[in-house]
Amino acid sequence: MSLYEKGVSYAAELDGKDPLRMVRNEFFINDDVIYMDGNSLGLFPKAAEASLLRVLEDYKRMGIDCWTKTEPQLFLYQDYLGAMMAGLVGAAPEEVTVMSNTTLNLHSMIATFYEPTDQRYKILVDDLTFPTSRYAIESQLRLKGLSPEAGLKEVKSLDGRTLDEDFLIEAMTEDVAMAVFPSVLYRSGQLLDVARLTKAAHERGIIIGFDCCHGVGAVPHEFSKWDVDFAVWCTYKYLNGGPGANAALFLNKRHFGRHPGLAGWQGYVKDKQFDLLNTFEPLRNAGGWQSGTQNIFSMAPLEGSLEIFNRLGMDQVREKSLKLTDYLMALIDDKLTGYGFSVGNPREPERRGGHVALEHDDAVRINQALKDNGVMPDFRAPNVIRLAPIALYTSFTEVFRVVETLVKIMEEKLFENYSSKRGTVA
Ligand SMILES: Cc1ncc(COP(=O)(O)O)c(C=O)c1O
Ligand SMILES: Nc1ccccc1C(=O)C[C@H](N)C(=O)O
Repeated sequence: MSLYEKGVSYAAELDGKDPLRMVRNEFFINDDVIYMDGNSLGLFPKAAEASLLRVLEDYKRMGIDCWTKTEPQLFLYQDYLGAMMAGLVGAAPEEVTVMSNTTLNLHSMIATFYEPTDQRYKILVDDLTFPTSRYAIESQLRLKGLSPEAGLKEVKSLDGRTLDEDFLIEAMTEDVAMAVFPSVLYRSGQLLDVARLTKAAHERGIIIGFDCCHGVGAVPHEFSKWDVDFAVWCTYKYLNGGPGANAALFLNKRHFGRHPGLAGWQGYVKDKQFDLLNTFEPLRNAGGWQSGTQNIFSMAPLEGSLEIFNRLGMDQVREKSLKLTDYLMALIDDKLTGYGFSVGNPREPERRGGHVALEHDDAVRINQALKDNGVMPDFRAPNVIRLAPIALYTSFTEVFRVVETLVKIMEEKLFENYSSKRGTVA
């Protein structure tokens, strides 16, 4: 009997054996929708609502005293939350801070580390990275008087899906000052060998940083062990901080003595900050890279959300995530290839992140049909439906139902009722 033929009862058996099955109850879940888009915007934990409301209540009661008389103090909240997140990314508590958004944090890192000389002035990127990195890098090059043509070095993917670490390393030539790569690619879900890339970059005198938006909360990272110079990531995807939740920054402690490239008064040594001197004295930790007053209500949900991650540990989360995506890929192989679908992400556990990249020539229309048939995926051009079963709240039964829905859409040709033009937010 094929896996698909084993049906929903087999999926229910897998759910029965799942040690994380009860964690789903800790989330706000609409039972009419199978949510497969937690890699774009995660669902909200009840504990995240509670921490947000607690902070709001504190402010309502205390006014300005909320900065210093709450527990934890809101004045230091960004670094408190950074420390809470450190275990998820294998960093020391003082190496992580929560601030602004991923794109701005990348700007801050480039402004800190990019010191072009006549010999070394290129920034190395790949052509599959989420394009905001590219926009940030190009604008930073311009600020230094370089055109993107002169300052950007791009490694092209050979298959349009994945990157070959050998080619990325080959491109680390003597004119490269800095390299920025993703840990997990947003479209194909490929997980890069961050440790290997970092070692190769350092052997060649190159500063290297990673955009880990699609990795953190799905895959364990070991920033200290791998010795990456910096990393940035958002907290609204797998970390479930809510829409627009503040992003995070990892800065290797080797660099604490450096001058922050985008300095501001919130990065000041805390007990002297209110001396309000004209000379800047940054904190010697990631918090030194803070700029202005942080968006407290946009980070408060993270406190509750991170409690869940810290209770479970990333290894357990990753183990379940791999089982969910294994099951999904096996069902696709079993039942969907005959309808023209294929799996676009790498298969090996050490080379894939938290989502499955389901490819089809009619992906836009099938994606629309899924949304109207109780499944929430997303579409990424040209032909990818991203399906992200989330370890904390997706069941194996839901994964089975997604494949069953795809079968129905193809059998009944339901996708033919839709236009092949994608929506504004795909
Ligand atoms: C890999 C990656 N980097 C950066 C971003 C953008 O982050 P932000 O909007 O926080 O700047 C996203 C998604 O929005 C992303 O997937
Ligand atoms: N911030 C958003 C706001 C609106 C819609 C999507 C996003 C995403 O984050 C997309 C995500 N970065 C992606 O991997 O495609």
